[in-house]
Amino acid sequence: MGNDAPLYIGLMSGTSLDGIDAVLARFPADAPMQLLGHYHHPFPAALRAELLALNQPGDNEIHRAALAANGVARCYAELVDELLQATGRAAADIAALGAHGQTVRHRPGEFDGRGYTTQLLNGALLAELSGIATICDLRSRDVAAGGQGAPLVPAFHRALFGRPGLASAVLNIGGISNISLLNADGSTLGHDCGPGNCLMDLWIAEHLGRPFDAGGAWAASGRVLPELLAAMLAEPYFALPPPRSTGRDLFNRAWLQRHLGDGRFRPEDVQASLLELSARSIAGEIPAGMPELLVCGGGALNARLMQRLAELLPATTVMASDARGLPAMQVEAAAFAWLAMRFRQGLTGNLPEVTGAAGPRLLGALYPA
Ligand SMILES: Nc1ncnc2c1ncn2[C@@H]1O[C@H](COP(=O)(O)OP(=O)(O)OP(=O)(O)O)[C@@H](O)[C@H]1O
Ligand SMILES: CC(=O)N[C@H]1[C@@H]2OC[C@@H](O2)[C@@H](O)[C@@H]1O[C@H](C)C(=O)O
Repeated sequence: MGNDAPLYIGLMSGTSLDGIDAVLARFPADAPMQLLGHYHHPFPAALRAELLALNQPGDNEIHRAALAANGVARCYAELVDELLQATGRAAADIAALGAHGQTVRHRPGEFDGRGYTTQLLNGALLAELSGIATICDLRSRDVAAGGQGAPLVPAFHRALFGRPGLASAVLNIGGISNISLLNADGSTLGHDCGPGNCLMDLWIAEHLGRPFDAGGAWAASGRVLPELLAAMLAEPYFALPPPRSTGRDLFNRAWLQRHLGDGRFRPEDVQASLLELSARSIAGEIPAGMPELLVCGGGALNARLMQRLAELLPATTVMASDARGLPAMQVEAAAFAWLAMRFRQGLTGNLPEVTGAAGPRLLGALYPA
């Protein structure tokens, strides 16, 4: 059933900067989503370093950002090519692709009251290289309507995981963590909780030269530092009412340094404290009595973090989204395939009650094939 529904590609490279995920999917009107392929590629080291650098103010930014956006488009196009080859499809078979780009600044509502959010990607170049209609810049319209432009996945989580009359929560733990609350009455809420993996990633890279703390094993070898944890949890962002969203603009090395001061801590104890910060800033956002928490994003593979979430939420069943048929590392890319489908069908993509936008909006800008 639904095998003649149009095919969409979703492309996501998130704030952890671990690389790009691509999925091929279709969304039949009368059947569940079908996932037909998934590919992941890390960014080339030089491009990754430049994208990371562009998260902070620096020299000659316009020129550097334009070239980085070209680089992101080339990487996306290569991944699309591999995905098509692996699944035996041609560009002409694909209705559209939804491409997120790389967030380097996220300042909605600031400065002039509207602010901006910037995802680097040369959409025109991606359309040119892939030969596929490219829908990108998926956050700006929501920001223009007074919203946060993020998180966008709650609408997709509702469509995918929502069950009539049953409440559940869906948690993405990427660089940043964000929660979707699928309420029993059919309403959907959501916001960014705070740092997911981004602080743990930078700390272990600095001390052990590894890109991430596999399974949270290094964190598990340390002891939580109560004063450091309390100071970090006092961050005003955690007390803001929704709508709220954040990014590396706030949770970065400088933020961590402000809390570390000149304290001489064992690095593994800092890592344990950062993991606890992620766990508590998430657990505090789950309403009492929530029966189920489905976890996606790379944090679902952090066994120590998953264990702490389960301990902090004893009344809630905490499990990776794989248990509901969608592998944790594919959910976000699938969301951007879904957003491309929504755009193509002339349907709105945002939830104003999540982002704070003035109303539902068609999200994205189209570069035709
Ligand atoms: N085996 C593992 N153990 C622990 N952590 C892991 C593991 N595998 C991946 N991760 C973490 O997951 C991160 C990648 O997650 P993901 O791809 O969901 O993030 P993202 O999409 O880039 O971020 P965001 O959702 O904020 O945009 C890695 O940087 C790492 O911290
Ligand atoms: C501005 C931006 O890129 N935000 C990301 C980031 O990564 C996680 C969290 O912060 C979330 O708000 C969002 O991504 C997901 C896909 C979203 O929009 O729902």
